[in-house]
Amino acid sequence: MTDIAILYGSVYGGAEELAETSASRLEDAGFAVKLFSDCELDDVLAANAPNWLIISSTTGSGDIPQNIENVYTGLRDTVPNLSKTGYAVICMGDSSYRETFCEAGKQFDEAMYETMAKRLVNRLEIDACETMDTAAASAAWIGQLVDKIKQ
Ligand SMILES: Cc1cc2nc3c(=O)[nH]c(=O)nc-3n(C[C@H](O)[C@H](O)[C@H](O)COP(=O)(O)O)c2cc1C
Repeated sequence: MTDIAILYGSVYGGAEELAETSASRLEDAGFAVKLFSDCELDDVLAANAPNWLIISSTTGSGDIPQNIENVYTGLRDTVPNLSKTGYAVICMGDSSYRETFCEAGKQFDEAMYETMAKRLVNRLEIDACETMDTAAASAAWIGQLVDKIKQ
């Protein structure tokens, strides 16, 4: 039984590292966690996790990283009914990209919202221009997520 599916999209490893750090924190809080990347939407659905945490960087000009692209495309193409699923999104980006800042995470947030999944906490946007310490930048937010899932 998986409590939280963590899906990550990463090009240079930053989002992957944050996914692993977040997994440890969530496990410490008592949750069973499973990490997903380089997979299909069906692989995530098969885990039947009641909560999804999506952590994605943005690449190209507002593009989704390749290792999470199939999940994103699956969501957009099939729009599964996830009304019993809670979700939260961490976007990693760089504000010097201005109009495509954190676009991949924003697109995921929108795609999940369209599946009728319940947003557990508002999207967190981490700007590489401001900090490289993503664990510190997300610590309070992860705390809110833990509280919300435990409610
Ligand atoms: C080639 C390239 C393109 C990028 N494009 C964007 C972008 O369009 N929007 C954005 O917010 N950040 C963009 N970024 C910044 C990354 O999303 C950011 O540095 C992130 O922390 C990288 O995470 P990763 O190590 O998991 O790939 C880009 C970075 C690179 C190297």
